[in-house]
Amino acid sequence: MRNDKHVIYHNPVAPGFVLEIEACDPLSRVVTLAHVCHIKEDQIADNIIGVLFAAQDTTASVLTWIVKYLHDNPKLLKTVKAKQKAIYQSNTKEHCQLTFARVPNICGQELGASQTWAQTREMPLTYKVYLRIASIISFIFREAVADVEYKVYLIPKGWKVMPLFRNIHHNQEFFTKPQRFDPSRFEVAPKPNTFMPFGSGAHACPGNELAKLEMLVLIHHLVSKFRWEVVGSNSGVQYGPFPVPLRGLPARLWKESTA
Ligand code: HEM
Repeated sequence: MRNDKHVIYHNPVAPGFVLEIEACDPLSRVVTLAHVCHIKEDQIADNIIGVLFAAQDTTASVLTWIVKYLHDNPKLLKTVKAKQKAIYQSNTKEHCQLTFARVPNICGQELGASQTWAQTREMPLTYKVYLRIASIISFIFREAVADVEYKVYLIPKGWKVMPLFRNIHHNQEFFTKPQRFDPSRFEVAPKPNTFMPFGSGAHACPGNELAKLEMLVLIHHLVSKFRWEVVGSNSGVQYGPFPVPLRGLPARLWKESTA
């Protein structure tokens, strides 16, 4: 849709995402890009929405489930909290000693030192559990580039194939009692190709590591500094298109002492 000044773009796959870009402003980088690269405005809008949709909404949806499941499983929350608080306190202390060695009074205040790379690698948070149970991206498309025989089936060249990750992740042949929230099941690595929250092959998610890092950093700060209570928790799920708890996850947060 276009008016004098703007192109308003609705993405049919993500109806919640509406993007408005300036159409004729010579200073607008977006339009300049379009002129240089001969990309149409709707292609630019599609790319921007694609990244917002692929990167932001996916990660936010998984985080919503993490917050819900941690809240609903106090024993797990306690373990995660203890570990993360220890990391937080040791970092704050170390940061304090290194940075403010000559100003002792400043130590003890919240300095919010960041985690180290090594710490993010060893963080025990079993994000796999949430990625399996939520299966944020339920399916993808692939096209057969040649005739493929699979068991008794022939998939002719050019046909589209739609692997259903949600069904694979919730198949009791691969995950006993698939609906059960059970972090311990990942103590043993899942069979190959039974756990693909980030897809597989040449088009597997390029944001995989970034998404995990973002989630780990957020959870680290959330559990180290806050406690929270979900208001009006329910077990329903809504799809928009990614699954999130029905009617969202309203929660109250309290800042905790980090001492
Ligand atoms: C928890 C968060 C995320 C999940 C669960 C997720 C999941 C996925 C899945 C299942 C695919 C399809 C892979 C395939 O076709 O085999 C995909 C593709 C993609 N993801 Fe992610 N993703 C997440 C976060 C991100 C982030 C943070 C970014 C970018 C910063 C990103 C960028 C992309 C892009 C560009 C593609 C398309 C790749 C292609 O078609 O070649 N994703 N993602």
